[in-house]
Amino acid sequence: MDIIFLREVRADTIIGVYEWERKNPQTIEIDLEIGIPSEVPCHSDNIGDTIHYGVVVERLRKALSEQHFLLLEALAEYIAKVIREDFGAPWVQVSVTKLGILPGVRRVGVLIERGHRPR
Ligand SMILES: Nc1nc2c(c(=O)[nH]1)N=C([C@H](O)[C@@H](O)CO)CN2
Repeated sequence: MDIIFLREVRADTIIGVYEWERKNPQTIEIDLEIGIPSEVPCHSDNIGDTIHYGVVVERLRKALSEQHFLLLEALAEYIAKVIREDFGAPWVQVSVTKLGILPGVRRVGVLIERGHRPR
């Protein structure tokens, strides 16, 4: 299976279990690996045959400005659902990272995989 990847996509969203985290959006980083449904775009050279990664970023930034979660796990699950259901990806890996939220820890986050990854 061919994969589109996006690294260190920054997005602003309200996320966290503590009251102080629920007052203002924080910037998170998202890494994505998105399975492409077919090899057609490699031969057709046509953007209409693949998943437009710019559209993915726009869609996620808009959604995360409107949808708020307590846990990174729930946020990652939501992103995976959008990528699979709205963009038709058979498989996705989603990593969501908070930056500098814990003293002495640069990055904390969650990594999930959803769907089937054909060989
Ligand atoms: N497994 C998780 N642990 C924690 C989360 C989370 O989303 N998943 N979140 C928090 C707080 O919101 C944290 O960001 C502030 O310290 C704590 N643990």
